[in-house]
Amino acid sequence: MDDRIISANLMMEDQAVELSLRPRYLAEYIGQSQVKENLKVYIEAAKMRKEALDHVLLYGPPGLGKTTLSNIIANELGVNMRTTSGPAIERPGDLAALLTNLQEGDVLFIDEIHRLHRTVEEVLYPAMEDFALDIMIGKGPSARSVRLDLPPFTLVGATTRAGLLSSPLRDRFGVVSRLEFYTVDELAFIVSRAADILGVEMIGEASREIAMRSRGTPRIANRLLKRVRDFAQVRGDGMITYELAKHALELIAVDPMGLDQIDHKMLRTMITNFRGGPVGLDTIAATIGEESQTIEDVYEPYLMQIGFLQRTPRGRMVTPLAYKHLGLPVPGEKNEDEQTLF
Ligand SMILES: Nc1ncnc2c1ncn2[C@@H]1O[C@H](COP(=O)(O)OP(=O)(O)OP(=O)(O)O)[C@@H](O)[C@H]1O
Repeated sequence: MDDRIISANLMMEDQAVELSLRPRYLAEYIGQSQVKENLKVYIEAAKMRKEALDHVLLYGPPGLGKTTLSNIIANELGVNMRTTSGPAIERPGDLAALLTNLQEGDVLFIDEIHRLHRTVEEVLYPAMEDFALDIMIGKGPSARSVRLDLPPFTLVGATTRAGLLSSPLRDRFGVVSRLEFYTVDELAFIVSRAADILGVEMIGEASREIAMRSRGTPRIANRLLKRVRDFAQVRGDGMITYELAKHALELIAVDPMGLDQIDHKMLRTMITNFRGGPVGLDTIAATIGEESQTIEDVYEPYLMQIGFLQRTPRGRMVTPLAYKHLGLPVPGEKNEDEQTLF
């Protein structure tokens, strides 16, 4: 089970708090300015024309706010949102049931849309394009297809793997937006806002200290805040100061760049066993005992974003920046002492 404190995946303990921390309107949604600006225009235009908003595909690493944004889209449009996920829709009939229950203009949110079954996906094509369902009645030579009209709706699809979407499905989304990792400033803002909502007093640079270690991901920022709050209540007077935050985060073993022991293990294994790479993803996964897909979807994007890992056609490579962060000598680079000798 994925129980790392820095995991961007949703955990049971996050759920109740996430609901209260979730921004409800675009104005409260921090960061992702380009995506936000565009959506604002499209939503406004759809409302002016009294039409359903075009289908939206949101992609990017987990925990960046895809579900939140989908909720916001529904709120801004003033419609209801139904939520499901790719693997949860097992048969075409399941999707048909969902679609026929929608009201005009509603948002249907499908998380992990890249995991839709092929047969289900085929039902989705006419639904997205013509707001229609083609239902087969009977079997064999007497089988015939009946077309059922659906109310116009907006499909919001979310995925961590846009590349795995079939092109007929991808082409049916009018709006395709990529969510980016958040900056430290944006995360510090998110942490302060969350602290306000949770009624926790936080002073000085504490929010920044948490933000720095949150891997560009609001879900992790909120989780770290909750853990630091525990320390503040048990070891202090409830107030989160910079010193308390720093101390708590050190005890939680998340380093100043947001790396935990498994990131360290992965980078160090690549350095000691494979001279820093290139090394194949499956080999890394087997050596550290994680699934290749988890490494590829969840952990690697951040390590690449901060320039610690590079993807090459022959495999992954550890960069000089990562060597320096781990306090190891960079291969082929003279260290400071050597340089002063000559
Ligand atoms: N832009 C934002 N501003 C403020 N808080 C945010 C923002 N984005 C996300 N959050 C917070 O982070 C939490 C996680 O976001 P969300 O569940 O939408 O992520 P996600 O990208 O859908 O992840 P997943 O794909 O794993 O479901 C939310 O509960 C919310 O509190």
